[in-house]
Amino acid sequence: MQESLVKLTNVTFNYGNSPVLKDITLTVQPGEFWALIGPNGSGKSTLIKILLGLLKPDRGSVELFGSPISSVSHKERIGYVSQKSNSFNSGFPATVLEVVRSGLTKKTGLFKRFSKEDTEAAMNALHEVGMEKFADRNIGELSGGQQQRVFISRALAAKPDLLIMDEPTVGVDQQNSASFYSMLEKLNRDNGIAIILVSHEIDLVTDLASHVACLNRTMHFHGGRRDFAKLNDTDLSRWYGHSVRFIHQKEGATSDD
Ligand SMILES: Nc1ncnc2c1ncn2[C@@H]1O[C@H](COP(=O)(O)OP(=O)(O)OP(=O)(O)O)[C@@H](O)[C@H]1O
Repeated sequence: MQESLVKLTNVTFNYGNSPVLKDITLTVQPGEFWALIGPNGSGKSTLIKILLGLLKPDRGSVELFGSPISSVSHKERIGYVSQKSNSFNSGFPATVLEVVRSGLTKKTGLFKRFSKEDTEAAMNALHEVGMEKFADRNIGELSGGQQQRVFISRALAAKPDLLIMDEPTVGVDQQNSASFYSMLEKLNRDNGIAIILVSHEIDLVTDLASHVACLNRTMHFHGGRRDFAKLNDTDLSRWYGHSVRFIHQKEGATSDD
């Protein structure tokens, strides 16, 4: 049987006495593209931190690559890009290539010199996101959207099986965020990399993803995009706690609140 990349079973988490996540169950298989959506404060980032091993659930189990998270040593199999990556000022003293190569330190160790192969892997990763011509530019001279592509390629350089992104397009304009998402779709389709993407751009991401998880402290829906598209706005608005307007572009259906 195929090894699941992620398997959460009845995960419950509280910050002190404040309950945040209750009975979350979710399985991510190789090659799947999950959109993780939910209103502000619904627990999306907390769930990602649990997946990355930064927080430990109070109850339930977390498995990565078929093993309990505590025993997983191949952390390079997960690439992570946070929403705050794109915040370098223009004087930051590192080139794009150096930033991407630094993504290989999980494999090479912090103080090992980079080899020719490392540079090649970094250039290939830049090529994947259409940024190779910026390799020698200073990272701080790039726009927010371009910097975010560089951070994706930094995560890709180590050839992860799973890419986790927490609102990667915050601060990126609408046009650039649409082309950013197309790039993710291509990476998923052509390279087979599984993706978990947290985003508030619900219409865009639920149309791109193969699967959708709708979180608001509990998991209200998780399943394939087509089943998600069949949900009505009343259900979704109830889960969100306020009215929501969903436009399913690929299905060609629109709905208003
Ligand atoms: N370190 C913390 N200590 C205590 N409470 C926290 C902490 N981090 C988050 N919370 C609370 O946990 C809840 C879930 O927060 P979380 O950041 O996971 O939500 P989110 O869905 O990612 O929100 P957003 O969409 O606004 O980024 C919120 O009520 C938040 O205030």
